[in-house]
Amino acid sequence: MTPLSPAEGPRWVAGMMPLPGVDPLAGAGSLGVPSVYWERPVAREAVAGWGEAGVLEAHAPGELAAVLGALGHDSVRWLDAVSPQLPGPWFGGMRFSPTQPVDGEWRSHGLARWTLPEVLVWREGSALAVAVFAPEGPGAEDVVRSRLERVRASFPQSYRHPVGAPVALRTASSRPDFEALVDRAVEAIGAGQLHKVVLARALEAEGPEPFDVVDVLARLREQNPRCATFLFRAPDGTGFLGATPETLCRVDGRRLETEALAGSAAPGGADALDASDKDRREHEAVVRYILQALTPVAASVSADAQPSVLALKNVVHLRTGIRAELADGVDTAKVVTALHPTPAVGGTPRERALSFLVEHESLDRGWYAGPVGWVGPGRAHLVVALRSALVRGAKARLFVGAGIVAGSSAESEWRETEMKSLAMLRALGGR
Ligand SMILES: C=C(O[C@@H]1C=C(C(=O)O)C=C[C@H]1O)C(=O)O
Repeated sequence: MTPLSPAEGPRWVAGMMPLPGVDPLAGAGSLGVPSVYWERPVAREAVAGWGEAGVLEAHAPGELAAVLGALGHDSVRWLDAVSPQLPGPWFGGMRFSPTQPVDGEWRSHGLARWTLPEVLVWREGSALAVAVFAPEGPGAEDVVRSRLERVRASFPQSYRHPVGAPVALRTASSRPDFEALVDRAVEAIGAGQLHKVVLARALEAEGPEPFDVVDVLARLREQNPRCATFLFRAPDGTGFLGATPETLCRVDGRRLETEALAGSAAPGGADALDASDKDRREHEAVVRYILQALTPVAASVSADAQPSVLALKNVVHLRTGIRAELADGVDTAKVVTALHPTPAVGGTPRERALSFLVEHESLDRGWYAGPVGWVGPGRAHLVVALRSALVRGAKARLFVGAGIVAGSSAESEWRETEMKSLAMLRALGGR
């Protein structure tokens, strides 16, 4: 881990200015594929970052909390008044499990990887703003000023729409393996070893030519306005991207928002979902866990009295909003340590469910279902990286999962994961 502490003083210099335009993704036209991207259309938040002025990585599980904590320090000297709407400025994420062996495909994303982009463009009111970051040192201010001017002079006005007809994707995933895994979990639950476990599978997809990551992002945000669309590219160009409906934590000073999202049905199945005993149990396990996990870190916690139905394009979920006032001295790192992994992606009892996954899932989840998003001084928004894929060239590995409780059937859990994969397959251009 690169040290980053308030005692060292600012490590980067930054400037910002307004930018004509409406869409940060349009910057791909002049600056290339962004290294990070984040958009929540319903909240009118959109931000794209290019280059890496700083990188913070964890190389051992014991460093994870310290890395997250360091991102909250004020390490930037601003030449201009900093916008309160600035997202980040650190963007990245971490693995679902820091201790499981890393599959080759995931190596370049690391255990946890956070970047401070060189150029950050975000939506500010009805226009855009740009910030440039440079390491502190002789000439740094000039570098910041001249780069700001260059970005402003070349930033495209136009909104980029994905082009091209849908293509045939070749896909592969083993249904018998997944169904056998579900049966094994139902057995373990029946034997009293577990209450709930969330099982995931990978789906390999291959296109006729390399995926255009900017097009994929444009489709994801268009199809999923209620979700957070994200991209985190590793130095070798491998992109982890998706559009997730689930927030792990949004922190603003001492205010925390989180949610329980568990229990799923096909679109149109909202009433049945609301009345389904199995889904209610699955959902309540998550609510109970979050309320308990927050007790040591919060001065007060409140939750919606009843779950509501969150309708997405290809799937509907039960959702309970949860809010808390954080206790003194509690930062984003402590919140993440308390919450992740929630039983929406792990299970209950937590340790037994996680051991079940290590023993039986036969999958490196990598950053799938891990916390990803942005962190800055006193503020953060981390989502649970669901409905996502690791994309490299013409190949994509998609990840989808489903919660198993007593009464789950292998066939319907398979169908649920198929539904959950649709958004990403369409975004990849599949027909
Ligand atoms: C595990 C996933 O989704 C999670 C599992 C859900 C469920 O089992 O009902 C619902 C929402 C998510 O918390 C996924 O999308 O891969």
